[in-house]
Amino acid sequence: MDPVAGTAEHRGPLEVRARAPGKIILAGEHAVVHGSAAVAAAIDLYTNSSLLLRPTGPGEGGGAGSGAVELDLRDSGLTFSWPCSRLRGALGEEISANPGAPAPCSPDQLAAIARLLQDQEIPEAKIWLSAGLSAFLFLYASILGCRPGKAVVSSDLPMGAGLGSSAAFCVSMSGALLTAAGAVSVGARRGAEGWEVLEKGALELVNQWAFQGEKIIHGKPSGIDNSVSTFGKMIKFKKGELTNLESWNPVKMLITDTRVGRNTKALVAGVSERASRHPDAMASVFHAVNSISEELSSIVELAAEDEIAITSKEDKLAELMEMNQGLLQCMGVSHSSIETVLRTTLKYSLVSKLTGAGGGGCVLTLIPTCILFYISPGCIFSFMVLYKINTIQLMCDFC
Ligand SMILES: Nc1ncnc2c1ncn2[C@@H]1O[C@H](COP(=O)(O)OP(=O)(O)O)[C@@H](O)[C@H]1O
Ligand SMILES: C[C@@](O)(CCOP(=O)(O)O)CC(=O)O
Ligand SMILES: [Mg+2]
Repeated sequence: MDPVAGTAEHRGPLEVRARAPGKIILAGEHAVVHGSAAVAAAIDLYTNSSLLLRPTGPGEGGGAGSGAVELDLRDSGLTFSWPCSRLRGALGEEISANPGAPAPCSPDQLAAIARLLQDQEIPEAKIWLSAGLSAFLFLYASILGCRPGKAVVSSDLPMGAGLGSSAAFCVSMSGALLTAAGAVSVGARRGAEGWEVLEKGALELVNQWAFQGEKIIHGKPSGIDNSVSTFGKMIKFKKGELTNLESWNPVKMLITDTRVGRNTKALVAGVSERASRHPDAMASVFHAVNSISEELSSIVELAAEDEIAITSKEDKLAELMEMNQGLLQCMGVSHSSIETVLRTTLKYSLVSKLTGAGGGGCVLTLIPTCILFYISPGCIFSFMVLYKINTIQLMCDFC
């Protein structure tokens, strides 16, 4: 079966599933928003978006004006539904489907989307989902228009913890929507477990749409999260430019989730405000982070062949991570829960730094290869070996 050929013309039900990975940032978060280099790697935790499109043909009961756009957020246990006629009324003038031309969400479009969210009962305790819902409605209407369909989302990633759940959500959803719209086709490359991998041009389009979604959630994203979620691997990212990094030796990272919730948009805005209050000092901080990311990216690529070389490489990585953490403290994005993890791991001579936006969320600890490491089942730590290649992947079924 060619899973994509004919999707635009297809008149029966169509199901597309896409999954996109989260990420860790080894160096350069926040500074990357201000033009410094950063280093990130995709991890083996995914967000899955599945999309079921109802028939659109005349006589099949699913014209563009009837039915609804539904969203089922499995992890939150919440479902949302917008009648297509309501979407058309609210967005018809504002958004028309143009999957091949990614464009930002305008203030008028965002206001129309906010009115659509008012129709829904979002529990106060989960109000932070509004940003994700807005990104969903924008991507759906911009890529597929106001036609009926049902999206189901589930994720391995904790939300708002620094592992890029917002980007994985936007990437997997853009991939599913673009495939359903017939705007991208999967390549000949087969990924793991039967998943199909998109061609380079298709990945570029997914990435551009996901970036537009990330803007709704992050405010001012650098683009590193959606890029690493789309293209996978380990990357250096600077001012929108992406360089693949080849890691010859496995780099082992422990990820500790402090379980302190926070919001990337607010933290990114806080750093920008500090930068406008102290432009010279913060420019020096961003410059220092840039040097750290550049050095870290070249060390990652060194092929260490014996134990001495591996230890020396790991010592340098640890020192750079420690320096980066100090500069993140200067930016005002550390947190007492993060400091507790730093102190705790330091007792075992292990170096840690926050990853992602900080303010809580996850902390990375470099685990030297000489250390035997055991994590008991059910504990709050995850352990990653960074040499897996995870990218957005797709599956399509014609029912
Ligand atoms: N699976 C999901 N379903 C709905 N919204 C999501 C999902 N994953 C992420 N989001 C949105 O992204 C926000 C978290 O993004 P952010 O603050 O950038 O943290 P991070 O990207 O580190 O997880 C959530 O509050 C929500 O609005
Ligand atoms: C702080 C930042 O550098 C990374 C944010 O990552 P996350 O949303 O916390 O997973 C922001 C960005 O680059 O867009
Ligand atoms: Mg995010």
